[in-house]
Amino acid sequence: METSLRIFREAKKYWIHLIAALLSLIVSTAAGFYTPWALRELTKLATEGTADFGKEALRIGLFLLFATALQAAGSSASGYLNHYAALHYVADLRTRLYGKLQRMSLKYFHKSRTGDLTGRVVIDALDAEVLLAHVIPDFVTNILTFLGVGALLFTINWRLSIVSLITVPILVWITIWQSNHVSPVWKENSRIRGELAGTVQDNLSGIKEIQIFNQQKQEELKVTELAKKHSMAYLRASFFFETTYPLLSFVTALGTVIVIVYGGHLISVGTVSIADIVGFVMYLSMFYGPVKNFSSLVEKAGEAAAGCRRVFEVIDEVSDVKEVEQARELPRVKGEIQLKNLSFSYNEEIPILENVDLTIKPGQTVALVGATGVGKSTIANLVNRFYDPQKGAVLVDGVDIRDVTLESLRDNISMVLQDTFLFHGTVYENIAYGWKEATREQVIAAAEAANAHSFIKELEQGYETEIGERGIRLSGGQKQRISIARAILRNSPILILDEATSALDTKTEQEIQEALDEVSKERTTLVVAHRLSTIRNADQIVVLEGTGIAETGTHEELIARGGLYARLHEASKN
Ligand SMILES: Nc1ncnc2c1ncn2[C@@H]1O[C@H](COP(=O)(O)OP(=O)(O)OP(=O)(O)O)[C@@H](O)[C@H]1O
Repeated sequence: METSLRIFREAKKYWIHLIAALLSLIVSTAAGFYTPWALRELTKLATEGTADFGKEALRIGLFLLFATALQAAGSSASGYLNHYAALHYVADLRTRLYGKLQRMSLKYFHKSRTGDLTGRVVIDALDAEVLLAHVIPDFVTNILTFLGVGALLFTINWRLSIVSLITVPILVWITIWQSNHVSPVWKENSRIRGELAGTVQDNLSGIKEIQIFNQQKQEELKVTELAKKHSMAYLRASFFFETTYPLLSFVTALGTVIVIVYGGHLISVGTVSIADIVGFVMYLSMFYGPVKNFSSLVEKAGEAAAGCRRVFEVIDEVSDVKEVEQARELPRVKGEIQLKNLSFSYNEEIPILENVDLTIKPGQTVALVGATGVGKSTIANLVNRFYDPQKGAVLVDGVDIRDVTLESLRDNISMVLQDTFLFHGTVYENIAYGWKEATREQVIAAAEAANAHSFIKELEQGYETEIGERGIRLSGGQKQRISIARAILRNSPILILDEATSALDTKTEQEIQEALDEVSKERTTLVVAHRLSTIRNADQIVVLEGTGIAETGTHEELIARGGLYARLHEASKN
């Protein structure tokens, strides 16, 4: 109920369609009430006799024709209008959900499964259509029928009406029992469906690893287990439906039996006419319909609401990296970066950085070095505000980055990651990804600076060559060069290179290093480095150890000091 109300509130843009659909539904349902009435009238004429039976029958027939046409027109109008509202709302919901996902912090994606999230956008969001275009209109029709036909039954014969109500409490009880049991089962069913989607998506992304390590059988077993689990959950939900629906039909039939027996008695004592009994029995099946349908509707509503709740769960999630209310725009910065008494951990147990202080002057190139897992990439991620520190702050040009909009902060930063992701599209589109308005000359110049132009030219269709979902047709080094070109083109005052040249051979690395050195001159550059050879010329080398900074200085200064850097440097020679 709560979910349906929320959907209804959120679908405000389509209220006109929904109200028009409701009116059409009322007309259509009311028009449907006429058929038993017509038969009752006809029986009355036949049993009581009339001077002009043919003429009367024609009048009833024409009326029935009109009512049936109205019923058909109303039903088709309401169906179309409800679907119009529902499908537009689903499109809005998917956009909102996707937009929300885009704003979530990396932490959220680390704890969620991509396949599960994809399932929520693609499959679960569609459940809003089921609720708006099917479940809610069906509820309305049933309530209208129950009340309208109930009133007609009382008009025909109040004694028979009271008798026919005997079975209603039993029907209601069965329905409530069923809905109480079925809702949690549908919830579980949706959860397992998400798990199945997540596993399949994960496996398809890692298909290469599965084949390398010959894990096909094990993975197939996992999927088989989940597929079975999903079928079982579905079966449990169906069980309630399959057992209760025939029971409901039986109790309904029981009501008709009682009316026929009691109605027969009333005819024999002359208190009711044959026409009334005919009309009454016909209306009675219409009257029990909504009570019987109620349980399957509750089931459908439960299933659809569970899907919608999974969508709302994400929409209502509060991102742990969020903008403050009055976030200001960060203009193009000079590029000073400060870490002020900064402490950070991914989880409470293991501190990664503690009370770190570091100042990077505009235009400087600063390299972060240290053992694997010490927190080099973490610093880069904190500057880009993928995470927020638990203590202290990151300042850019003296401004706490939590006080500015994420968009304006990231407009000032370009990042080249070790694990390059290229989007489905052409080489050109991938380079121009961060600056769509760039001219062709600018794109080519960036590619040249990244030492990518020469290999792009050799591709079958040059810059127009399509690259697969993950740039499958390019080598690691080629992908890396495209991502460097992309960052160069962005021309932002801060450049973060997170092991950007790691996928390249020594010769290409040298060539790109020269290009990067050139680009770095005009901007603040933060380099996360593994290979010490690439950062020799950095203005400042920051050596991390444990949860903090062990030493800082230029290459020469640190070698002269004979500390950790000097030892790492010595080790790298061997
Ligand atoms: N999303 C995460 N959740 C939990 N722990 C994480 C997460 N990302 C990194 N870590 C942990 O934080 C620590 C620092 O990781 P980080 O990637 O910053 O190290 P690094 O110095 O860049 O290492 P490398 O040189 O191997 O890339 C590591 O111990 C890592 O296991």
